Amino acid sequence: MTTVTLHPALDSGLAPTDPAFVGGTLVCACTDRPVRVRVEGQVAHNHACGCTKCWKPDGAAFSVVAVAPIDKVTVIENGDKLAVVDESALIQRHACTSCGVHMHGPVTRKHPFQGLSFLHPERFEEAGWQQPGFAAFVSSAIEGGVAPEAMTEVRSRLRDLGLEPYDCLNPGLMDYIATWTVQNRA
Ligand SMILES: N[C@@H](CCC(=O)N[C@@H](CS)C(=O)NCC(=O)O)C(=O)O
Ligand SMILES: [Zn+2]
Ligand SMILES: [Zn+2]
Repeated sequence: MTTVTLHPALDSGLAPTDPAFVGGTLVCACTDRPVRVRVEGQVAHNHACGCTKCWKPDGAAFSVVAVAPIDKVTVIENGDKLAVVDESALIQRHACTSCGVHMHGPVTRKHPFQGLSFLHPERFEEAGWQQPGFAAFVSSAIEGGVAPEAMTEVRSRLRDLGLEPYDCLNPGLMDYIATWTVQNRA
């Protein structure tokens, strides 16, 4: 049986969070004119995501994705290379048209996540970003190509890393979304 590659930032253990991390620069994979995005402050809600929409490195079954307030995220170099992957999606994922890395994904629509931008902290040049705390949309990894028979092992490895697997989001975020929904009923 072949072992599923979860993600390079997961497979060999999680790098520690640096409490002194004050932000950094996300860089795409291009050697020529890389896109650079400045993020002020630490990211939040970092997690592994098994969905098919989030950008993953080649061969990885999961993405690593976190959020920061939109106003803390600025494209500082080569933003002309960015294009939105799917204009109809909630998360406006801005991908580098040369290398494919998603560089930021603001949510501007009325939604519990409005005002947040989705980022892939592994693209930070600096170490110390918040380590992932859970795994989301785990069953969706099957849609991304993971064999259904491998899922027991995948969930067990995620748990071994301290990343409780959920098939949507974790209880804290699901409660937050439901609370927002009650408060925003017409
Ligand atoms: N099963 C679907 C799930 C997609 C999904 O709902 N992704 C979540 C986690 S990133 C989401 O919030 N998507 C919003 C969006 O793509 O804008 C897939 O894998 O494509
Ligand atoms: Zn690029
Ligand atoms: Zn996702």
